[in-house]
Amino acid sequence: METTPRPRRSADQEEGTDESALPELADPDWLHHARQIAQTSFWSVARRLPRLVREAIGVAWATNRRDTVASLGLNIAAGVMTTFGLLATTSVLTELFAAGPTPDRVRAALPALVLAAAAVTARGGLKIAAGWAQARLTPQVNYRVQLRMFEVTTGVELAAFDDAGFAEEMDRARDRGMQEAASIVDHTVTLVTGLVGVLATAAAVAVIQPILLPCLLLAAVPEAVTAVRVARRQYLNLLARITQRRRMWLLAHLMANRHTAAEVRAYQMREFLLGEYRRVMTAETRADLALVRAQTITRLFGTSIAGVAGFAVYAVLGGLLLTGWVALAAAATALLALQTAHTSLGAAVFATNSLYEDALYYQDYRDFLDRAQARTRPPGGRPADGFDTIEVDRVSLRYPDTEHPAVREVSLTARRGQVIALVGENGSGKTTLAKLIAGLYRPTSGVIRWDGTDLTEFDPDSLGSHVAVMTQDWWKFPFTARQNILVGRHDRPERHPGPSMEDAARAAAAHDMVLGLPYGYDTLLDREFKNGHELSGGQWQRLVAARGIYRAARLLVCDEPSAALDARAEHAVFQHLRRHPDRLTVLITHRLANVRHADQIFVMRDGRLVQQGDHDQLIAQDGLYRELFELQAAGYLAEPSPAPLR
Ligand SMILES: Nc1ncnc2c1ncn2[C@@H]1O[C@H](COP(=O)(O)OP(=O)(O)OP(=O)(O)O)[C@@H](O)[C@H]1O
Repeated sequence: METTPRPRRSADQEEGTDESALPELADPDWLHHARQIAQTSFWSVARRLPRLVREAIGVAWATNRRDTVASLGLNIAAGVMTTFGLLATTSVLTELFAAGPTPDRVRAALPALVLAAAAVTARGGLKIAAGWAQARLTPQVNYRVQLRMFEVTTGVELAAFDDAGFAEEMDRARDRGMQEAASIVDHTVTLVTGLVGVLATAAAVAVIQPILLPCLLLAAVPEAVTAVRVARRQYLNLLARITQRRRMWLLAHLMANRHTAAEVRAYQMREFLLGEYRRVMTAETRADLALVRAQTITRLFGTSIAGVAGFAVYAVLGGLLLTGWVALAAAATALLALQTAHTSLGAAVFATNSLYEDALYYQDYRDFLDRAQARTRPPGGRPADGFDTIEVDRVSLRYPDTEHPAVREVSLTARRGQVIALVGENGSGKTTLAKLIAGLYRPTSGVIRWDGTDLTEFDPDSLGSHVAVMTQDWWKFPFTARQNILVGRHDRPERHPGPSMEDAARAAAAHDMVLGLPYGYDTLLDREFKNGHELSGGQWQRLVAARGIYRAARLLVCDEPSAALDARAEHAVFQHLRRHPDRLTVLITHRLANVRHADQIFVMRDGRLVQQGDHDQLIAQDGLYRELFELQAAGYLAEPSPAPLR
């Protein structure tokens, strides 16, 4: 954390007010639409329902038509059974309430009773089958949506990741949008189920006695409104406190984490972190208690209104009974219907709220896919078949949202069989130029050609298969040591030229190191996993070098391949990186002793190529290369360092 704690705290702060010693948190991506949702009324949400439902059914349909039809169709069939069940129940009650001896009345009610029981059983069976189909949809939708997401993110051009907007959209789609596809399908089915339940009940009531229909509405509407209010209140409360909660999670993560444990102790941060946690926790606990109280009051209020509405319905029913408008059996069925309608309406209201929220986030996912598609180079073009000469012709590259180009008007030529070196101070554009040469970025202006053909004319996959890049900022892949090397070319055919996995490891001084691990090449290199093992920075770099060597590509880009290596490992790696007739090696390093034998050295400053030649030629000139070389060489001499030339 960059911010230092304030030296003194007021009593208020200790008590837990909103003021904080840590900087304010930005809204997280997954909360992106929260304020919009909070400001949208239930009725405007309801108006957008048809479009949302169409969208969700489209997703389900594209995933599995049979399960989509089953989950909706079986629910509708269950609704029909609800209507039958209520009608049969009325017949049963009509017979039971009729005049005459009890055994006769029971006998007369039996057929309707059997029908009612059959309808209830069928309804139960249909509901279970519909639930099964609905539950089947969730994992299938997740599978489809997630796979699509990662097909897109792994295919998108590298430059897209430098665009802050793109990266933010990707995080939002991955962390929230992608998860919502299954939710919108699930909530839509729940919504349809709820509405079918309400309609089925209303249909039965209309057949029994249409005048009871307004009673049904009268009883259900206050409950529905209260349900919406309770849900909204809960949501707004959560929203108001989300920043505090996130701060708590962040602090909790800092205090119970393997990666931060050493620094927390070394800087004695314990009291500072605990103090912050206590302060936030106090405020959070108070807010929780206030919420519980407010929720109870809302529920009390809601239940009272619902109770009054229920009482009104009973009064109306009583009146209708007394005046002879409604028979006793019909009134009794209406009470049953009220119960069913209440449950269905509650489910429908809840699903509507959730569907709206989920759909907004799901739209993020859809937007991201469109945007990513536009930044994916389609397959096709000329197959690349290696090169004899690579020509960089007045090439520039400016990263998005930056003022100056990282590489400016650079021209150079390199040949197969050579080792060329890019040198220069930090930020001079070496890595950017190497990535351009490797085809990972497309120049903003200028052209790069392989044997006269513009790189953009080649099929991207085919071009990539001739390139290996040992990046400066390599990732610790949580695989075994073996996999960490083999992913260099995971699909390498039998006849592909190149060293075996073990030979590649030997060339990178990694073989003996790996054999010393608890499970040798099968050691998992991530402590997050059981039996996982941690490597040192230099040990990792040996594996990274082995991976690049195993890839055996025509163009090998090595960006600081030895920064973390000890002298022996560095020597081994550079032995391998010497000239090879089938390969062009592009070497970037600040240890200039390692570039002395390069065929050509290109010196960069502020994105421009300022010198080029071999070591002897460059040392003979009074330029940047000689200055940097002599500064470094002085470090190995017993004499004090000479003053810089500039
Ligand atoms: N992804 C990026 N987005 C925006 N700017 C970038 C990006 N990568 C590099 N830059 C900028 O481009 C310039 C050149 O960076 P580059 O990494 O090519 O330099 P370098 O010579 O390899 O540096 P070093 O010796 O420190 O590795 C720097 O000013 C850097 O801040």
